[in-house]
Amino acid sequence: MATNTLSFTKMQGLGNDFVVLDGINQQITITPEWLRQIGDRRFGVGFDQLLLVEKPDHPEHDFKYRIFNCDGSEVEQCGNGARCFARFVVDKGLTNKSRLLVETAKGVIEPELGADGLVTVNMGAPRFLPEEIPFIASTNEVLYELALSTGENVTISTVSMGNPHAVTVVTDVETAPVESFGPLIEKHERFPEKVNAGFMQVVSRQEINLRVFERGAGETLACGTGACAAVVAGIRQGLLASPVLVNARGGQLSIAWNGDNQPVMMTGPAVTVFEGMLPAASK
Ligand SMILES: N[C@H](CCC[C@H](N)C(=O)O)C(=O)O
Repeated sequence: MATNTLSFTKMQGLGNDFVVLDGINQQITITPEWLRQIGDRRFGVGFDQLLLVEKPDHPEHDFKYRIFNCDGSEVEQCGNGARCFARFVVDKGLTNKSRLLVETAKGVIEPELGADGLVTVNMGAPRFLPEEIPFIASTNEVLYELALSTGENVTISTVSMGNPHAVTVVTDVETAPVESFGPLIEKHERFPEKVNAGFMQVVSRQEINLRVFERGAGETLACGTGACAAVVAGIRQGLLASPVLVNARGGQLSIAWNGDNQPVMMTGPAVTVFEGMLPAASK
């Protein structure tokens, strides 16, 4: 194999799709331009995020997990990707464990492969302080009013799952202003690192419909950390009770959270679609 090509695996979790690369047995150079080229739906392979497997920094952990959006940005966390990451390292024989300790840019997550083919991930505890999101606010609230450049206001809850989320409650996700308000919230000046914008419809105390306009990727068919953030926001507002079934456009996730500093547990599928080769970034 020419050294200027890389083997990759295409995977998806509820239609949120990924290019997964073994960065332990391959020497991989990542640049924003290369990410955008490979991530392009027409000129490249196409992905919402690229997931990179690396050796951990600390020997008590199993892997390091790096995540890149298709716009070329590196980010702290990806929930659907975490399930696919776990499936990948097991299927590739990079581990003989089924429960893993995986380092991310913001803490250690614990995916576990179930006998039923689903993957459950301890996503860690949510964070709410404005400086932890980060979100510019003078006080720490459950709800904030966000003034959009169009003159409209949206009421949001802010949650960090390692990556930032702004969740707004809507009456019907199908008619929610995802395309119009999504980009305005994503790039709002009160979010210095931008934000993932979630639109949540409460079906019952234990079921929601959810659409997410993702930071650096636009609307995806599902967002794992977005589902975690929406359920946490709904429980904090007294609208939901754990566990919650989350209906994304691409399928269903189960999210559990017992409040306070407890971890958020996410369960859902992880599917391998195909294997391939792609051009390595020029040094
Ligand atoms: N767009 C997100 C990263 C991917 C999250 C999503 N795909 C998930 O499953 O959590 C961000 O910039 O924070």
